[in-house]
Amino acid sequence: MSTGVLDPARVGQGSGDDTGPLAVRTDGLTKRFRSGQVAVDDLALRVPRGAVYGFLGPNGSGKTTTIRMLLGLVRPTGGQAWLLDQPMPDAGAAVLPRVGALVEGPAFHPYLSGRANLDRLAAVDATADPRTAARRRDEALERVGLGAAAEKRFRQYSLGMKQRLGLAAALLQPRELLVLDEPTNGLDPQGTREVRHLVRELADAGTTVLVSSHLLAEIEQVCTHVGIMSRGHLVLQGARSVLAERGQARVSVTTTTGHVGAAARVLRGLGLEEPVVDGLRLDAPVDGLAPEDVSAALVRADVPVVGFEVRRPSLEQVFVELTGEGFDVAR
Ligand SMILES: Nc1ncnc2c1ncn2[C@@H]1O[C@H](COP(=O)(O)OP(=O)(O)OP(=O)(O)O)[C@@H](O)[C@H]1O
Repeated sequence: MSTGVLDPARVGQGSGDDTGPLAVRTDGLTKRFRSGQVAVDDLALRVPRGAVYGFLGPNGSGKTTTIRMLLGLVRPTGGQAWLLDQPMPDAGAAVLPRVGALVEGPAFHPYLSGRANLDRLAAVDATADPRTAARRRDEALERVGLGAAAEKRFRQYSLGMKQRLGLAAALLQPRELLVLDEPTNGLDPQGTREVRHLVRELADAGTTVLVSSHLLAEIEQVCTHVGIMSRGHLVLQGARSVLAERGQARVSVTTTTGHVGAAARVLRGLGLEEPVVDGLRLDAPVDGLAPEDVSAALVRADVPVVGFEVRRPSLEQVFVELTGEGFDVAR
């Protein structure tokens, strides 16, 4: 069915760099709220089929608004979104049954048990016979670790248990795409590990997963791709390795008295940024050079090297640098 340039699943962002089919694509997706606030600005998401896409960003950076637009829960004020090649929200009725979603929990009934709540949701979907639906419901409850608490009333569930029930609801049917907004919210470390495990399992079975989080460390290990939001903008997107590549390594050289000037000349001669000098130690970004080329150049210039260290920023440091956020929320 690909006719070339207009196939939204295949066209890259003008550069032709997206080759495979996409599960989620947006072009220029924008949401300006009535208050005038632009929560999402000109977003070009590219979620390849089969990916686990970590949608990362601090609180208030626009992840939930984006996800709500993807699912047709909020109308964009600009741009376009496609889910599984179908335009949203126009094709919602056809495509949403193929998409499982966890967005601020579906409306659960407080006086019904977890199991009875899932029955209500399955009845709305009504795509499976009752026996299959009951089996899927119990499997979903087991998968999220609620098997033992299935008969407990929803109002007695802890926040983590509520979140797990939301996940179970997203798993009631086999899905091609799962969109999970902060699925680890309210979960303890063990619950967070279980969610990661579940995401990995679903991905192994071929489901594309888009999972948002404000904590890189929570989902970084399971992602094949990342998209990083900051103040409504997508500041970085691509295979997970782009994050590591973005962090610039620095080299730190310690020499002996009388050789600091010569060491600095060698580093400058290699085209490195002006080194920061602290006593006998010089520090500079390695800028694409192999660290061994730096040490070899120092040796060739007869600079005595008593310390040589290459430091790469952690992914967390890169993330914080990209989003420019500390602990505070964006707005
Ligand atoms: N209905 C609304 N009306 C006005 N502003 C809104 C509305 N919903 C969200 N916003 C604002 O849009 C911005 C983005 O919010 P959003 O919930 O999309 O961020 P987020 O990245 O999902 O954050 P969090 O992790 O805290 O949920 C925030 O500044 C928020 O206050």
